[in-house]
Amino acid sequence: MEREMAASYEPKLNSEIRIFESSDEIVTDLAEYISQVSEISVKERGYFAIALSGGPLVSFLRKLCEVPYNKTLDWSKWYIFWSDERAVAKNHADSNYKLTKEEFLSKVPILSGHVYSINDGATVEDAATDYEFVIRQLVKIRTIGVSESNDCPKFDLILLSMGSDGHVASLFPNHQALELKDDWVTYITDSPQPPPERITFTLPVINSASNIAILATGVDKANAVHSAVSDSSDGLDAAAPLPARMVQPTDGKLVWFLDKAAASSLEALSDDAYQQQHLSYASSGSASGDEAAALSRNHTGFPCVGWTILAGRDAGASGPSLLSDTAKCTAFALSTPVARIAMFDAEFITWRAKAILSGGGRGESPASTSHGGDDVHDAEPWNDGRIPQVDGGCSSK
Ligand SMILES: O=C(O)[C@H](O)[C@@H](O)[C@H](O)[C@H](O)COP(=O)(O)O
Repeated sequence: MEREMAASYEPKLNSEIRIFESSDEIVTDLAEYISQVSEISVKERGYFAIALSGGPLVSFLRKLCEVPYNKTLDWSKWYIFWSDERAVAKNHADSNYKLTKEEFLSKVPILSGHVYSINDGATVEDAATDYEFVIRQLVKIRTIGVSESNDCPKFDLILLSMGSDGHVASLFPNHQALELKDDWVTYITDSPQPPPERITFTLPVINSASNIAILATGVDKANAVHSAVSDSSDGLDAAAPLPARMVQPTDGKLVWFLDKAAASSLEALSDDAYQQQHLSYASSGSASGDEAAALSRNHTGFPCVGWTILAGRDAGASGPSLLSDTAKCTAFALSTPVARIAMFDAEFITWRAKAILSGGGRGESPASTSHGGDDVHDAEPWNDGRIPQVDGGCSSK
C-alpha cells in the first residue's frame, strides 16, 4: 500500500521515525504496519500476541476495522494484552479495556477467549501479580514468545503512545517502577495523571518485544519526542531520562509514528545536528575552485567528500574533496572574508537528498542573488536556504 509520508529517518539501526502530515495518514500507515507484523508473526510462530495501551492510541486502530483488514487478517490468531491498565471496573469510563472494546474489539472477529484483560475485582497489587502469572503461563506454551537474551516475554508487538511528559504505558518520569528489572508487570498507586492506581508492563518486558511502536501526535509532545530520540543529552537529566527514551529494544525494532507537530522539534534537531557534524564552512580571499579544494584538504574535522562555493568569484562551483580521511579541523580565519565555502561529508549529502526527496528541500535550479558585494548562489541542491552563511573559520564540532 502506498503511503504519504512527510519524511522518514533512520536514527539508529533498530529504530525508525515516521513523520506524517496528518493523523489520518498515521491511521493508514499504522494499519498497514500492524497488518504486516501480524502476518509475519502468524507465519513464523502461529500466533500474534499484541499489547495495547489506552489513551488516544485506540482510535488510531480504526482502519483495521475496515476493508480489507477486517476481512483479510487472520484474526483467530490474535491474542490481545494491555501494556497498562487503570485499576477501575471494566465498565468504568477510565478503563482501557472498555475503550478498546468499544472502539476496536467489538468491530473485528477476535476470539473473546484470546482477550486478556486485567482482573478488575482484585486490589491493584494482586491484579498485577495475576496478570504476570497469566503471561508466564502463556510464555510456557509459547502463545507469547520468549526473549533469547533473557527469560522475558517477547510480545510480537507492543503499541505505546507517549504522553507530553514522556511517559509510556504507565511508566512515568522519575518513578521507581522504571528501575524494576525482574518483575514483568507492576503496579503504581501514585500516577501523576488520574486515575492514580494503574498496572503496567515494566521496561524489561517492553524492551524484549519483537516490535515496539510509539505514537505521538500534537505539538505538546514535541519536546518529549526531541528528548526521547536525541543523541545528545542536552537539556536532559542524565540520571533520569524520559521513560520513552528508555524504550530501547534488545533484539527487536522500534518505530515512532509522529505527526508533523509532534516532530517539529525533531526536525530542528536534525538540521542542527547534521550541520554541526557533517558540514563545515571556511572563508577565503579568492574563492576559486582550486582554493576550495585546497581548503577542503586542510580545514574540516570529518572525512570531507566535497565542497561548494557559496559566494565569490566561482560561486556555484563544486567539486570533490582532496581531504584525507584522517585530517582534522584546524583553526582557520581570514581577516577579510570575501567568499564562503561549504565543505561536507558523505552523510550530509545523503541527509540532504532525503530531505529533498521528502519535500524538505527546494530542489530547484541554482538562483543567484546579490549579497554584500558577492554573488551568493543556492549553488547545489543541498544549499536550500537552510545552510547559514557563516563568515570565516571552521565551524565544525
Ligand atoms: O492508560 C493510559 O493512560 C495510556 O496507556 C497512556 O500511556 C497513554 O497512552 C498516554 O497517556 C498518552 O496519552 P495522552 O496523549 O492523552 O497523554
